[in-house]
Amino acid sequence: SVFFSLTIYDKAAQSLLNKLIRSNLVNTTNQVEVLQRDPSSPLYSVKSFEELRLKPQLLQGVYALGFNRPSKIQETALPMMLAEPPQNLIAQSQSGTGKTAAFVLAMLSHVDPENKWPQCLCVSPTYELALQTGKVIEQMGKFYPEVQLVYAIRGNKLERGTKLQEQIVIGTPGTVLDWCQKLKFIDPRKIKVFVLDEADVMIATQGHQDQSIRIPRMLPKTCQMLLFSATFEDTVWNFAKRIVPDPNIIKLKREEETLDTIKQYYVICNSKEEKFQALCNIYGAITIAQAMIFCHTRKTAGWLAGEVSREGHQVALLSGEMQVEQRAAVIERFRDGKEKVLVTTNVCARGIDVEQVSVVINFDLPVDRDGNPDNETYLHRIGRTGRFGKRGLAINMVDSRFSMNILNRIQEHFNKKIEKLDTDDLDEIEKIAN
Ligand SMILES: Nc1ncnc2c1ncn2[C@@H]1O[C@H](COP(=O)(O)OP(=O)(O)OP(=O)(O)O)[C@@H](O)[C@H]1O
Repeated sequence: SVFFSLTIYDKAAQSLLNKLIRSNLVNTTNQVEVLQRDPSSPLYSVKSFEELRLKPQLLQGVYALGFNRPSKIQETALPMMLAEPPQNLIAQSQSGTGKTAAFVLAMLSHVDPENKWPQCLCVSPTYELALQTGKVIEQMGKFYPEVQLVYAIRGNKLERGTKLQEQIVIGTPGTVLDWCQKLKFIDPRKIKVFVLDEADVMIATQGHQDQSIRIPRMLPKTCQMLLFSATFEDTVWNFAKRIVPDPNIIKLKREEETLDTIKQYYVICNSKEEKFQALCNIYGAITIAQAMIFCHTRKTAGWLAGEVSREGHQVALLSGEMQVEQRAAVIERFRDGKEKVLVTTNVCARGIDVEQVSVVINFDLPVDRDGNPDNETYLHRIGRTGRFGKRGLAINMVDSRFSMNILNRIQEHFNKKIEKLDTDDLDEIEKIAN
């Protein structure tokens, strides 16, 4: 249905965007939670890639990528995945914590380059995400050219009767299923490692979910099953258990965001023009390194970006009709400081992290579809994790009784006072910067 395809598009696009704009590993101080299938077996964790006894060609690939040491999740996930006999794993951690790199290394370690047939199968929810993972395989396997990769994605048409020689197959569930079952390009009984990536995105469409469950049924009992997800609701968990028998489980909690280090203000205005004027007054009074401004609609965002630009500020606009790559390019430029103001809509920026922003302006307050305060979005927009606990400033524009009511409810929800700010009083604005 339209609803589901929108959901998957949204989630998959978000995930791809985060991958494209990420220049660093997301670090977290949270401990990994490990649930072992056999609690009596010792739990290994490694602090260096050498300890893993990787093939020299792979270690070279790892270092060429600039990885010095395993990430938090890799410390425990890699020894489990590389153990003999191989163990099954369900792993959950937020995007950017090193899951892809981990399972790519596991796949590359388990293939026998002498054998010219598919041995590892990896499924991703979309064409673009499959290509992205493929790139990581190619980079990490750069010094291991005997191992070859093929994409099982729509558009990649092979002749009937083809028997694939590549050791690794990466693709989307529908095509992978066809290649195993109908077209028989792959002999599923010879697969040693099966990876299901982005399980939470995958289950957003029923079709994908069904296909993803049918693939593992064709694989041998001895095949290593690995499943990854950025989030872990019950639906993901139930799906994961149907795919991965006797799993080890690794979870890495996301760091909690708080409003503790944020100064919050609101400004009363009567129209969008007045809100824009208030914004100009704030810019006139304090130095703002970089700001993100959130609007409710694309139309307002477009209008505001035009006005801000006329004031002589370099402004970036992130809008819903843009292609994912275009959006990534905008965020990348902003992240690199090429623009100082980013105007965006709520929907567009959901789930995207730009850490260095010190000022957030809610040109419109976040509300959900029913017109209730969207507290979660509010927190995510302006909140900070303990570790990035730099002080921040949030300014909310109120332009009606309705939005005043939303503001009051947000205030009550977090039990944190939002102070009133008079933007006609320069001295008062200057004070908030200190
Ligand atoms: N051990 C490491 N040391 C340094 N950088 C790493 C390490 N592992 C991964 N990275 C880099 O960190 C970024 C995130 O890693 P990766 O894509 O594997 O995370 P992920 O959890 O799979 O996130 P996503 O779900 O968004 O893909 C990538 O740019 C990757 O190259």
